[in-house]
Amino acid sequence: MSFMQALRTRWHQADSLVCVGLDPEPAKFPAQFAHDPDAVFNFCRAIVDATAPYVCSFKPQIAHFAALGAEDALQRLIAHAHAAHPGIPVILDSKRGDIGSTAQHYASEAFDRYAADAVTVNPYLGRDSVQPFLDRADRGVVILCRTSNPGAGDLQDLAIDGRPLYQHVADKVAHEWNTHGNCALVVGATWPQQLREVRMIVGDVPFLVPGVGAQGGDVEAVVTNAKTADGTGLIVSSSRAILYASNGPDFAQAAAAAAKSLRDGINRHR
Ligand SMILES: O=c1ccn([C@@H]2O[C@H](COP(=O)(O)O)[C@@H](O)[C@H]2O)c(=O)[nH]1
Repeated sequence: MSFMQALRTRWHQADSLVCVGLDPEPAKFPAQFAHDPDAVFNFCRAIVDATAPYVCSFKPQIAHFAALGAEDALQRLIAHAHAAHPGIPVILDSKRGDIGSTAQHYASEAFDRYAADAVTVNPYLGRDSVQPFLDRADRGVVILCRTSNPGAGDLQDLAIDGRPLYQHVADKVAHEWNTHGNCALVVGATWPQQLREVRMIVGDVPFLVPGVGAQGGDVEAVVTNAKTADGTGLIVSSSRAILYASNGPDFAQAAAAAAKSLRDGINRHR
């Protein structure tokens, strides 16, 4: 099943638009992992298993693994998610972008090495840099559009032909690059007005929406501004607020409760 089919199926079957972000930070792990040589994998696996009933996807962030030399844990974690929770797509957040000949290797890294169902990509180098990802029609290509961070507007808001750059990205992705129907866009939860503007431009193209939880984005504003007509279209991602809801022995249950609470909060406004 393609990423887009799996996502749509999961939205409906789990009645959830929640994505749990997997951003391991060992200093925040509960004490029980202090002497565990495989702590990154074991912590993340417990989170995946506890939160699976409440999510439409998982989103491991590659830097959190690579900085620890834990690429092997990332590979095993994605394999575990697929085996234990079939039908829940995994989005590798790696924000890759390079010339085409190198981008081919980044696409292979995400889809062949890690077996991710989708990957985040930086569009700054232009279409040929994204093409190796777009060509994998069964996998999702989640392209940065208007990011959630405070400095997002420094470049993304620069006006070109009377429109901010992020609107050009949205337009190009939706109307030129999405020939296989496998594109999605990153639009931060911290920018409700931009969420609405991008939705107006791109129709039903899905949004990956980071920025609720630790970054303070407003769930109601996200849903009302960015949902599609059928009340879906969103992958609302939260990492720290779920992963570190408790640092006690109940960490997995606390994460599950936080994921369920986010799901229910979103669904109240769909
Ligand atoms: O615009 C963006 C794009 C990606 N991210 C990533 O999402 C998570 C957010 O973590 P929280 O703990 O929920 O704040 C993190 O992995 C970022 O790299 C983003 O925040 N904004």
